[in-house]
Amino acid sequence: MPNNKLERIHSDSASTCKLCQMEMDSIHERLDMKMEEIDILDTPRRSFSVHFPVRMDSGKTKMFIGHRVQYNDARGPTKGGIRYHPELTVEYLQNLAFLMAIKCALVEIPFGGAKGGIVVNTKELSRGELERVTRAYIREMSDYIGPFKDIPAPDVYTDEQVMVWIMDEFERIKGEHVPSIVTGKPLALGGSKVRKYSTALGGVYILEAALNELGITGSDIKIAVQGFGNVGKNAARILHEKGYKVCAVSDSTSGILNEKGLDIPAVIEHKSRTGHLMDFPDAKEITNKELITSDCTVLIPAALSDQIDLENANNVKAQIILELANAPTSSEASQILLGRSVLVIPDILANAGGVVVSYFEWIQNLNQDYWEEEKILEKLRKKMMTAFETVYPIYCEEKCSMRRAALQLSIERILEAERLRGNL
Ligand SMILES: NC(=O)C1=CN([C@@H]2O[C@H](COP(=O)(O)OP(=O)(O)OC[C@H]3O[C@@H](n4cnc5c(N)ncnc54)[C@H](O)[C@@H]3O)[C@@H](O)[C@H]2O)C=CC1
Ligand SMILES: O=C(O)CCC(=O)C(=O)O
Repeated sequence: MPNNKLERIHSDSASTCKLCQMEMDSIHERLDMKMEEIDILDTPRRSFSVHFPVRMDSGKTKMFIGHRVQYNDARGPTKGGIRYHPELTVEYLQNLAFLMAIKCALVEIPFGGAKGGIVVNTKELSRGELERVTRAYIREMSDYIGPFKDIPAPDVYTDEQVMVWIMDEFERIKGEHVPSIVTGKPLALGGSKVRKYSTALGGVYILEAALNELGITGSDIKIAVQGFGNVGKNAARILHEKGYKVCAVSDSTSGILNEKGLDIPAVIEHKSRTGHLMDFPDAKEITNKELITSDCTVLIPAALSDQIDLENANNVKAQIILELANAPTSSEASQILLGRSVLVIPDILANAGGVVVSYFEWIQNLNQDYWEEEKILEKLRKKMMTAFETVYPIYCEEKCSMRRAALQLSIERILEAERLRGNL
């Protein structure tokens, strides 16, 4: 193992978020972190993969691979989404699980970080196959998850129905009702009001605070949203309802643009009727790449990682990037954007509204006491604004990226928990 701090950080054995490597390097120096502190943050506590057979509709059996990474649990049980994607790897999930630990610390909820999923293209599965794959994965995982161990939630290509299958399979195995095993459930089965749109709404609270700080006002604010799933669609809807001009949106196949602003309810209706954004009347078709560099005030990546990179960072026209996706901006692109004074509101702050309301759902399940929408909205706003108001002054005073300011704050909190436990 290399003995120099930076060498160690850049070596293959270091797993701490390669997604924000440059910020991490500067935090190690800024906090004058000891090697043992770097090591504890660099190391996922548990990372595992399971292989399991599933009977397909054809009658043939197919093997699937599922993963789960429980990155750090110093502050509480690990928490994080389940993603179904054909290119999922343990290494990548380690990065996302690290971000979950950081995110939970940032908004001060008593969880560590996890992330998991199955290597699968859901578009190639029937509904029955999707259910059998999910249930088989949970059978393999049931000893390692639990309301006080590790609590899954939705992520890319998983939804409320998948969460119900996770809960139901876990309850069958345990022989009792355990709604707090998973969050993001439908209301009828212990879900929380607001959770469906909480990631988007939390991001909108933060965006409005940032617009206010930067003195950007008026009806000319143009917004582009990449991704039209749970997060992107709700962000576009909420912003449209608030009177902002949402000029461009996209999904995995294509995008649409109207510089005067899209009629978002009509776009939502079109997408749910046709299954795509293409052929929406009164809009020009654009690619996902064109959306990133389109003429807008606020760019909202709400799909996958690494959409803003070395190639396009110099051509981004937005003044603010609100990262509702996890890790949509590469580390190198973040530096370019910082140099160009584009405000990047990092994922760990911008999209934390999802896990905040997941935390509220978990509390409601444990207490069997369900809250009204107003109470949840108020508590969500408070959590998001407290985080923004703590991060923003550090960002201004230290003239660093907002990501570095947020990471620094969370790392101090995680290390304090490790210290109190006697691990440091
Ligand atoms: N669901 C949640 O509560 C949270 C989600 N996130 C993050 O938000 C992002 C989106 O998640 P969800 O909306 O839940 O997923 P989703 O599965 O509901 O939607 C994903 C969307 O991305 C689009 N997409 C897929 N590949 C794409 C590509 N190559 N280019 C452009 N668009 C593409 C899909 O067409 C779909 O519209 C992910 O990065 C996720 O990790 C973060 C925090 C919480
Ligand atoms: O709601 C949760 O528990 C986790 C959501 C998630 O996976 C994320 O914030 O990236």
